[in-house]
Amino acid sequence: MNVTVSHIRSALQECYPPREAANLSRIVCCEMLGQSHIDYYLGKDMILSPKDEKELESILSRLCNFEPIQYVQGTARFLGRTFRVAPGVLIPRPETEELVERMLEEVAPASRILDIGTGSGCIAVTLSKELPEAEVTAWDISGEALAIAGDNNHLLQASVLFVQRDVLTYQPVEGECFDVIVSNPPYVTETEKRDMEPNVLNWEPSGALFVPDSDPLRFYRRIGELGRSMLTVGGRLYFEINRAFGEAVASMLRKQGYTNVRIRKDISGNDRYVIAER
Ligand SMILES: C[S@@+](CC[C@H](N)C(=O)[O-])C[C@H]1O[C@@H](n2cnc3c(N)ncnc32)[C@H](O)[C@@H]1O
Repeated sequence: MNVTVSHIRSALQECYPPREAANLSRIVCCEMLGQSHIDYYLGKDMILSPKDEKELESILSRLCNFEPIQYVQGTARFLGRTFRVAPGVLIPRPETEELVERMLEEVAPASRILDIGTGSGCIAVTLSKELPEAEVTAWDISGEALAIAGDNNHLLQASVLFVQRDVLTYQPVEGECFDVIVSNPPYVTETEKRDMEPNVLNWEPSGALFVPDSDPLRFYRRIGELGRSMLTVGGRLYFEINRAFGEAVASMLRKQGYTNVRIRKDISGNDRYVIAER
């Protein structure tokens, strides 16, 4: 069957604004169906086998159901590497890439690092690859996330140790010690849910995203407490945060006894990271 780029684009325009439809149709044609960029921009027909035709139908129907393109592709890019993703795991975000870039400038190469709420493993696996002398451990409560993170660890030949653990109830054992704890925990409040796009709300795991309005800092507080016993003196916490709670997280950490507490902005100018020292 012959399929034109404009057929794909107009199918997507029924569900997305023109710019997004154009972007998605380029990904579908060039990255998923193998059309060359030149042929795509010339608007050339593709000749699809019956199998590819079925595949295209399924891709378009999933996209028109607002499934994120990364789930449809099964992959997401993070700091130059391709990570496996699936609906049980959060799609890595550019803000988190910025956090890891910052860590790579500041963290000593042979550090013992703990990533709490690892999801796809994007933070832990990147740190393990970029700091090969580091010992990287990663926790998540979700078995589904850990299975995908484990696949990424294997596919990208990293050496992260993954452990299924609920950070909210975990009691550390004596001698459990890290130089750095990093976390991008759930931080979207229930109220903020209302403003979220359907591709996030209906597809990404709610356990990776939401915290109750009554206790939006619950993960930061618990990780701060754990850090007081699990971090070496001078060890650091690196948090990605909800932009509304920079001051609240920083002042909570100061009360917990942390020093040199800094709020840092992301590339869009929002308070997005809090860094602190034990
Ligand atoms: C915002 S996602 C971050 C995923 C990944 N680190 C990233 O930056 O893309 C938060 C992660 O925390 C995990 N999580 C939620 N509650 C948890 C808990 N009580 N203990 C450990 N992990 C938890 C979720 O399963 C999810 O993978």
